[in-house]
Amino acid sequence: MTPLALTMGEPAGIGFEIAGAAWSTLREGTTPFFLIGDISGIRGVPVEEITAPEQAAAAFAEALPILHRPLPTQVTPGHPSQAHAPAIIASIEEAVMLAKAGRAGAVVTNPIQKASLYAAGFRHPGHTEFLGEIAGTGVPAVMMLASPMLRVVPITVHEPLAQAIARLTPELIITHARIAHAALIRDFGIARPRLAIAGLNPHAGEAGTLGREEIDIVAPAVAALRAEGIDARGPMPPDTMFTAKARPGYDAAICLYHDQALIPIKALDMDGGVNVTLGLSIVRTSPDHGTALDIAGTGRADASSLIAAIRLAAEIAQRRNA
Ligand SMILES: NC(=O)C1=CN([C@@H]2O[C@H](COP(=O)(O)OP(=O)(O)OC[C@H]3O[C@@H](n4cnc5c(N)ncnc54)[C@H](O)[C@@H]3O)[C@@H](O)[C@H]2O)C=CC1
Ligand SMILES: NCC(=O)COP(=O)(O)O
Repeated sequence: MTPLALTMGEPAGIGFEIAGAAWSTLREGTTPFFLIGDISGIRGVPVEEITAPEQAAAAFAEALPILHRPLPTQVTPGHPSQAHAPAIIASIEEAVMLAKAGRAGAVVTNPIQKASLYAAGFRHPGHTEFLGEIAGTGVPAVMMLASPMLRVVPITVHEPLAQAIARLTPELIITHARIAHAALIRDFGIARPRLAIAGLNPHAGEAGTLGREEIDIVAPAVAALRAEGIDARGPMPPDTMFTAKARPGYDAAICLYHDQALIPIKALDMDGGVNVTLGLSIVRTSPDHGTALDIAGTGRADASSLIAAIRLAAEIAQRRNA
């Protein structure tokens, strides 16, 4: 299959380590990938410098193929440098450009240190919004975290919680639910997706006595989605919708804010969780974790989530091609 492009991410984080470990695990499989980044960052596994993605498949069984994009200064594990910001961003842009041209089957991103990129002038909250700008399809780029145990879609993401709650509207929920619904059909092969829409307040508002967002915002969104034929249910009480008994009742939980979505999936399956961006013209996945600066360079990084991200990217790309 067309090789996948893996971005460098924050070079002072665990990205290089987990890229090498992922190659060791996946080298005998059918999903070749290549890294876009500084070749000197990879230690402990064989590397092969390639000059074009088309060379990756042949190299992959013996070495991690790398499109070498040198960094301007040395990397100190655990200590991001603003001097690296342009190369980190360029690695994402190049991966997207290759995917759009059909030369990469999908983009898998290594984690970025967001505060470090903001300080260097990056004006997007994260990959999701940046990719929405450079690979969008006219709908918002929507974050989904997916694992075999749970799929969650936060409809507000990287913003202060008070602001996120103030921004909630039926339209925001409807837009995200529609995009999630379409992606569950197209990318996950679920013929008739079932969506569970979370409430905001304790006990989903207890009939309005503990907050009115369920009555004024969530219930009208659920009704509108049902009227257009989408199997949506809710508002679901957030404290019970993620239990083992409740989860088999839906294919994705539409959550109202970042932590409502990410706490359950990371608690249930940090290793198997994958961040997928919905609503793009390309396939993009990422591990569910961040840069883990506290353990960078120690050899303690676990590559499971990156491996799951690579596998899921390949699966979605194959499903789209089919
Ligand atoms: N897709 C992306 O680019 C993402 C980027 N981030 C960014 O990462 C930075 C750090 O975020 P944190 O909240 O500290 O989360 P984090 O996921 O980087 O780390 C949280 C804890 O989990 C551990 N951990 C994370 N991944 C691990 C792995 N693969 N193996 C072993 N231990 C692991 C870390 O050592 C740390 O103790 C922030 O700048 C954040 O914005 C966070 C999530 C996703
Ligand atoms: N907390 C999830 C996260 O930070 C992922 O963000 P993105 O960079 O994939 O948009």
